Amino acid sequence: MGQILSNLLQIFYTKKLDIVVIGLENSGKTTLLSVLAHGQAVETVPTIGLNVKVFKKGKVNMKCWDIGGQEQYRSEWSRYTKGCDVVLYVVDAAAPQKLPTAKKELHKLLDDGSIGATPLLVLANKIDLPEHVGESELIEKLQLNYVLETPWMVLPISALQCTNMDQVVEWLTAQGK
Ligand SMILES: Nc1nc2c(ncn2[C@@H]2O[C@H](COP(=O)(O)OP(=O)(O)OP(=O)(O)O)[C@@H](O)[C@H]2O)c(=O)[nH]1
Ligand SMILES: [Mg+2]
Repeated sequence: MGQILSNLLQIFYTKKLDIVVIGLENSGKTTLLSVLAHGQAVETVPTIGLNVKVFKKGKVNMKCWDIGGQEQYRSEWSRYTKGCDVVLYVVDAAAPQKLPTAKKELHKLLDDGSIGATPLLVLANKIDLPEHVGESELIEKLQLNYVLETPWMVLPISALQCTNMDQVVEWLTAQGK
């Protein structure tokens, strides 16, 4: 009886979160999810199409769609952002030459309503590399200050070095419902 009650309580108190992870190729999406799910980075290959990863943090079951960032997959991003609970937009903060494209692709989704009021966490990845852009420069380069409908936040991270992963998890678990 105790076990049944405990199982019921578990079901009752477990929340779930559908997470879509997008961003240009090589920005570190698959690495990030490997760290979140398994606690360590693994060697990756460019994602073909998409991968789904499921893991639990605290009381929240997280289902993550890790979508390829190469050009041929970007038109698929909006199909997934439309139905999810949160969007993670991963940017290679150590590749400033890619920021105009990262901005263009993000604003396409913001402008056509594919993200809408869904919470958006912009992850400035690869801050372990010496030449990375800072948070305020990234906000300016991605023109986030003009984004009003979508609640957004920027978090500098290094997926490879597991830097600020606890803050990513904290933000995600706070969004669980
Ligand atoms: N220095 C550094 N390298 C990183 C970091 N995160 C990922 N990388 C490296 O960046 C490369 C690309 O990482 P992936 O996770 O495969 O990138 P992705 O965004 O999934 O790429 P696509 O699947 O092609 O869209 C790999 O060599 C990773 O080891 C980081 O925080 N710092
Ligand atoms: Mg990938």
